[in-house]
Amino acid sequence: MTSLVIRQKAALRAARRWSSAAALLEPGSPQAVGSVARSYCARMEQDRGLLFRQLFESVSSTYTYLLADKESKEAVLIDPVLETVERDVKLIEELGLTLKVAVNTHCHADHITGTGLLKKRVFGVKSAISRHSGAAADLLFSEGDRIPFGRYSLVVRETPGHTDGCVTLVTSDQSMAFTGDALLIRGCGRTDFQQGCAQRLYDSVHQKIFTLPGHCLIYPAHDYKGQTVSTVDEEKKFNPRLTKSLDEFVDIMNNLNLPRPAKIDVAVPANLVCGLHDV
Ligand SMILES: N[C@@H](CCC(=O)N[C@@H](CSS)C(=O)NCC(=O)O)C(=O)O
Repeated sequence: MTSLVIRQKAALRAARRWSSAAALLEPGSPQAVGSVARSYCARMEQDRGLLFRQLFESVSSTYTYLLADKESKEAVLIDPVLETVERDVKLIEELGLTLKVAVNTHCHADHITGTGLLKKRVFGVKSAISRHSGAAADLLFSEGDRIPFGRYSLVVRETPGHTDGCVTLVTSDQSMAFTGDALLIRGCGRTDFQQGCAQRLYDSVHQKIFTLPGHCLIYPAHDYKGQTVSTVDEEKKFNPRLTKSLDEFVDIMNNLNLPRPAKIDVAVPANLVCGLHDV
């Protein structure tokens, strides 16, 4: 009898914890920001109504991200690649989604964006990029702007340094951050071409990404080693470049000696008219 009462009390406590966490995570709820239940809120959000897919293009090692509101079916696509547009369109159609916006986290130098072809393939889709990128698009955003899709939205944080127009897109509950080439898993974007500036990148990551909650999931635009996801806490502890002092970071970045991206001369001009170039 006593053990039954103990079990009932434990179940009641668990139910209370669950319902208060769930209440904090209501889509659009202001309390979602600062929630104590953040360590599993990304997974819970997905169970409760956020559809999320991480897609990979193997030639440029680029990740494209599809996010959608399962209820309204409105979707956004982050960093689509020209060569994988048909894959993305097929998935969007199969899932019955309405693609509202195709966003670039910056003007890419290594591949041609898929936004131009997507605008031709999917009726009504708008291209979007930072107004500091120098690129043309239907929507030009800046710090603090929101990209809504159904009950959800992505909030723009400007994170220049790899290029002037680099942004990190953060879900409104701050459980997921799409960092483009600003922060890669255990790395970061190079700073030796376009408007690259190591000091600016260091400040961007420390001020705009490392200030997010520790368990915020980091989803970069590229990975060259098969890594798929990290967290703010992990990168603050283990990123071999960004855990260093500013001077050490600048020295590392000035001595990467990476080869030029093979497609840079074609990709940058095409991406500067993102969403409009002939493909
Ligand atoms: N080999 C690739 C280009 C690889 C590269 O330079 N990646 C960029 C992001 S795409 S511009 C980068 O910043 N890398 C950082 C690093 O530390 O690797 C090609 O030819 O396209």
